[in-house]
Amino acid sequence: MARPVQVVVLGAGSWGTTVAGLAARNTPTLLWSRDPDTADEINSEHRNSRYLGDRALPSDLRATSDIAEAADAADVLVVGVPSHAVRSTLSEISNGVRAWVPVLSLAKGLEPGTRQRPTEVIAECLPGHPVGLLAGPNIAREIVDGLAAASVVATQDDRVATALQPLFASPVFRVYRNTDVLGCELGGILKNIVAIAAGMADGLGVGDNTRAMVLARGLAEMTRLGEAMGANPRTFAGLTGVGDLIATCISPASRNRRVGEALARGLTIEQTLAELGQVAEGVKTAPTVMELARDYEVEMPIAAEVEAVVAGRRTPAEAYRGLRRVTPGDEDDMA
Ligand SMILES: NC(=O)C1=CN([C@@H]2O[C@H](COP(=O)(O)OP(=O)(O)OC[C@H]3O[C@@H](n4cnc5c(N)ncnc54)[C@H](O)[C@@H]3O)[C@@H](O)[C@H]2O)C=CC1
Ligand SMILES: O=C(CO)COP(=O)(O)O
Repeated sequence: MARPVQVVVLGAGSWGTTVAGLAARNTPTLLWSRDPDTADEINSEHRNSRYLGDRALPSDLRATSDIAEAADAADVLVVGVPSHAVRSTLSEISNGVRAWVPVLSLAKGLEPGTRQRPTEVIAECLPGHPVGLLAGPNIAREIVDGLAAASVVATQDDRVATALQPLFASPVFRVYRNTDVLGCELGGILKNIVAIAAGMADGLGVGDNTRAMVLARGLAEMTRLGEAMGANPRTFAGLTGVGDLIATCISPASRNRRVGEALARGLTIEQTLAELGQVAEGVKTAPTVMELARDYEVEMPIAAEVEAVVAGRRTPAEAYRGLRRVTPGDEDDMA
């Protein structure tokens, strides 16, 4: 009888731990944590209190702080560290992953400096491996709590996604497939910036109409940049685009949205990130996205205001006044 597929997840933050928990219900799963105490807690108490409080994890989910052991065990590798840490993490194991092992990214940010998407960084660090991503409207805590959700495995070769789908799926976690890796990845990356704008709006006490405007025009910006970079614009109407945008902009648990709210309360970006204690990818991604917007000659007024606030050049109130100065054009002008 064939041995079951061994999934290995790198990164035991809220999302890496959650995805490892999903996989562990289907197949043997090993979670790598750089913090040995977190690995011990997952093995002995079946929880990750730093990131997921008292929520129970599957008792057969195993954790290790030995990254070489994790790499060696992988039939499928899932990269769950934040975007800025993907390269350094994979550089520790570049010779330790067996050939052809598929690699899935969970990260929703761009690498500072190179402007590369996580799947591009992975392809450089682990050449020859099929690379894709798992993304969608997936607030980690809700999924650990067993609330229904859906996600997308995106790989260029649909056969790879078809093989990976059942490893993560459950009756309450629907996993779709998509071959537009660029569009799916950009959706998850770009919505974080709009979520900071949505959080600022809530912190400033704007009305629901303004909130809706930020989401709708934010989606137009995401789609414009995505299409200019070569993505299928229809992808932005799906789970990884508008789906993830809605979840992140409305959920009180979203870290990016919480960053916006804290900035609107008058905190500096340093105070905000210290208070948060977790990653909010939109903060580092905003300046990189504005570089891309300039290169591709795409207008992104909401992202521009968010970048200015995060960089300390404008207050949230000034940013919202700035948005009112943008002359409205043709609403359908996505390209
Ligand atoms: N939390 C969520 O609901 C979701 C998060 N994501 C994405 O998943 C990625 C990871 O996010 P979370 O797990 O939420 O972050 P987190 O802040 O909860 O945890 C980050 C994890 O990465 C580790 N880490 C940080 N810097 C590192 C480094 N330099 N080297 C090695 N490990 C390092 C931390 O120790 C921690 O285990 C992000 O790109 C995020 O946008 C995607 C979907 C949902
Ligand atoms: O990507 C997410 C939900 O799909 C999580 O968003 P935050 O990183 O803002 O918490």
